Amino acid sequence: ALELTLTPAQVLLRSTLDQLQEKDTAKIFSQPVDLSEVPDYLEFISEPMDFSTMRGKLEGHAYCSIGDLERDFELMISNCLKYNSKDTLFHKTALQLREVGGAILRHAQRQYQSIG
Ligand SMILES: CC(=O)c1c[nH]c2ccccc12
Repeated sequence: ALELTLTPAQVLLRSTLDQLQEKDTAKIFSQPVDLSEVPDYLEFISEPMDFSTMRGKLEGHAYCSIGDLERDFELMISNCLKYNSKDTLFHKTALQLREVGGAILRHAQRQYQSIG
């Protein structure tokens, strides 16, 4: 049967993802990097990651903790820092999102522990 109930943990995971994505105001992380636009991307990046992929994993119950979500968030950021050189807006945006996202994830972790 279709599962309509969300556990408090799933609600918190989804809310954390929403908060992280909200900070990506330029929406550079919304979708996977378009490999037809960037044909050499996979020469540098072995595991692409983006918010739409993370949302699919979350809805598919692939994340069982804030740490699981944090690992894919960090992967997405580090891919961007690796592919885009320091003097690009993408690189600078990724550094900022890593800072802001870190605070969101620390707060979510505390909440996650409190819901048991
Ligand atoms: C997040 C990221 O690295 C990118 C997001 N959109 C892009 C377009 C060309 C190259 C890289 C990107």
